[in-house]
Amino acid sequence: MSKRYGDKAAVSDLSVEIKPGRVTGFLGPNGSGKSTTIRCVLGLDRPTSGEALVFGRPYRDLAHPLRRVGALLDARGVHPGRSAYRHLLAGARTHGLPKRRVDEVLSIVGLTDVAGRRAGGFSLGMGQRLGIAGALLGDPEVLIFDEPVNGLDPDGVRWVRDLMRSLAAEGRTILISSHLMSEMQLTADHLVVIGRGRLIADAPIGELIARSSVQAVVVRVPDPAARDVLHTRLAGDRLEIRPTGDDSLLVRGATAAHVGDRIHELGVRVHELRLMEASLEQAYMELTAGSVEYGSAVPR
Ligand SMILES: Nc1ncnc2c1ncn2[C@@H]1O[C@H](COP(=O)(O)OP(=O)(O)OP(=O)(O)O)[C@@H](O)[C@H]1O
Repeated sequence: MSKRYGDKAAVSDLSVEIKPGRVTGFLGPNGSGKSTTIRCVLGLDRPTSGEALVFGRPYRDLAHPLRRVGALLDARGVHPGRSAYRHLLAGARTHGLPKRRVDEVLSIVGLTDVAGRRAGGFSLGMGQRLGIAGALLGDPEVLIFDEPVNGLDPDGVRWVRDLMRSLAAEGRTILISSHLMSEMQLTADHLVVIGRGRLIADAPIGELIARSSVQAVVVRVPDPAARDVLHTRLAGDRLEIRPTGDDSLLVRGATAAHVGDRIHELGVRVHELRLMEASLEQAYMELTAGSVEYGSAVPR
């Protein structure tokens, strides 16, 4: 799909399939088109060209949308004077869901004790939990969460992570957008990364991290002469090697197995051989380096 607002292209030729049974992270810099895409999927906006389908059809054509697709977009979209219970009950009634489902979702998100309190008096984290309860109300197969951990304390963040993972394990389709890379690394199985409205990556999280140039094999060789021998041998394999200043070599573009085999071949004494994994944050920064629209002007 593509979506334009006037002459601004918010999303351009984005083609992606979000699969069930896993948590897909939806990432991209500010203004890259994540919310626009999600709004089009939920029928809150229309693509300028192409289509956004759920279960093979536009959201608007679903017979019982809340029972098929649950979404958390903006946790502040709750009437402040209404209690959490009333808010959820209204949603349940509109969609023909039993009252007991309200109690169930309140219990899932841990708001049972405060269900009678005005939602307007809720903390950011409680509001977020209420938003998640609303998304779960219809027990849907597809769940879309925009920044679900926003405002949650570490306990809450962990709870969301466990919830997302267990929902995916039940075979549901989970799409989460977030700017918290460390959390995404722990929660998502698969990532879709966009920049300036275009697809940058659609791959398992491990693959994206492995592609990062930050990833390297570290090998510590105490004897300088042996280190030179190994350096020369690995350089012959067309690998990028950087001595680190202590006793180590940093080898890019090779697996630990490859470096280990060379060590064995040369009979070099080694004190350490390990894979230095890139973080998702490092991999993400590299991926999106050319697509940051609202970057800081101050060089870092
Ligand atoms: N209703 C609108 N009218 C005009 N332009 C819009 C509208 N909605 C979004 N845009 C523009 O489309 C682009 C994509 O915005 P969008 O909100 O989808 O990005 P996002 O990836 O969700 O950003 P963020 O991470 O900041 O939430 C932005 O340049 C934005 O200014």
